[in-house]
Amino acid sequence: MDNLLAVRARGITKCFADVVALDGVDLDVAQGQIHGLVGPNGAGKTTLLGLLLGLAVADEGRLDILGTQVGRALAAPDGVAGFVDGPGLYPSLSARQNLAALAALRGRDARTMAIEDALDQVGLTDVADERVRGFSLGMRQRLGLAAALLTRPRLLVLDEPSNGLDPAGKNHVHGVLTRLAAEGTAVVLSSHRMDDLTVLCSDVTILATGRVVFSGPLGKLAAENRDLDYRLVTSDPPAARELAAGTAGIAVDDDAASRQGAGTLVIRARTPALDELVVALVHAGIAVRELAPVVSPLEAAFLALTEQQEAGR
Ligand SMILES: Nc1ncnc2c1ncn2[C@@H]1O[C@H](COP(=O)(O)OP(=O)(O)OP(=O)(O)O)[C@@H](O)[C@H]1O
Repeated sequence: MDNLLAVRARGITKCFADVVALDGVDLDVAQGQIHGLVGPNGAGKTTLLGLLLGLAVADEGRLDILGTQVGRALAAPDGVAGFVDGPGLYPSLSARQNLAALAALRGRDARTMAIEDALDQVGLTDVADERVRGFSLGMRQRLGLAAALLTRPRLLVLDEPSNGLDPAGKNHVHGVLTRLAAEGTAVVLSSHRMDDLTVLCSDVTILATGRVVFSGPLGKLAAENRDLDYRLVTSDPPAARELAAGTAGIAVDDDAASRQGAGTLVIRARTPALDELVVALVHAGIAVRELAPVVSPLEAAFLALTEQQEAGR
């Protein structure tokens, strides 16, 4: 239902001189959803995020944010927070002072509790009194997220939030986004990291040359996807190879297997044939120790769909 949508975009087009950055883009993001935006360099991700943040307006199409149609004026819609191209921060101020200054700029008192909580959520409490000038990219990203948290957004828009994050920083950011979504905030983020998107997002939109080539639940992407390559490790590789080669709908790729190391098979299959093989292996007394896609379903679909789009340009 549309009234539950944090973002509803229809036919959005945005050009920069003769470059068509977005070409008839539709996008639905439900409240409480973490929605990933992926696409090759120059696909239009940042341009789309900029429109959601009110940093630019579309040339054509209709954009509704949190139930309100976006007009022609450049302004961040109410309830929306986030950043593209890195957060705007004051380098000569500390992290804590940055948050206090941003809160004051927005006409809010620097509520100490909220600032301390935001710093804690992104894991910057220990460096809160250090100047931002000395912060790494990952620390700046986390401080930008803390600044967004202060506004209690109902739609959070982030461009490449995983950039520069170490594993601990990534855990903090993932934790914050997951909590926000559980509380009903919609999150739209772009990333080139398929593993992050697979863990974080329920839905993804794949853009290629300004057009949507897929939009929907991640599970649908996997199901819609054609054959996938899987790594298969068993207790008896020669017997498993023979069984796999004899199963309808399964192709054994010995060249790819030789790159995976001794004892590993690489097979290409769809889910039903794979299920059949696993049952047959177990019946034959062969233990399945590992069975996983060589690349994630998201990455496989990304490559296939964006290559198709680029080829058809
Ligand atoms: N301000 C601008 N002026 C001119 N061209 C622009 C501008 N902003 C974006 N473009 C162009 O629009 C297209 C889409 O760019 P955009 O930055 O949205 O892509 P992206 O998917 O975010 O790419 P990346 O993954 O490299 O960040 C590109 O061809 C880009 O060169």
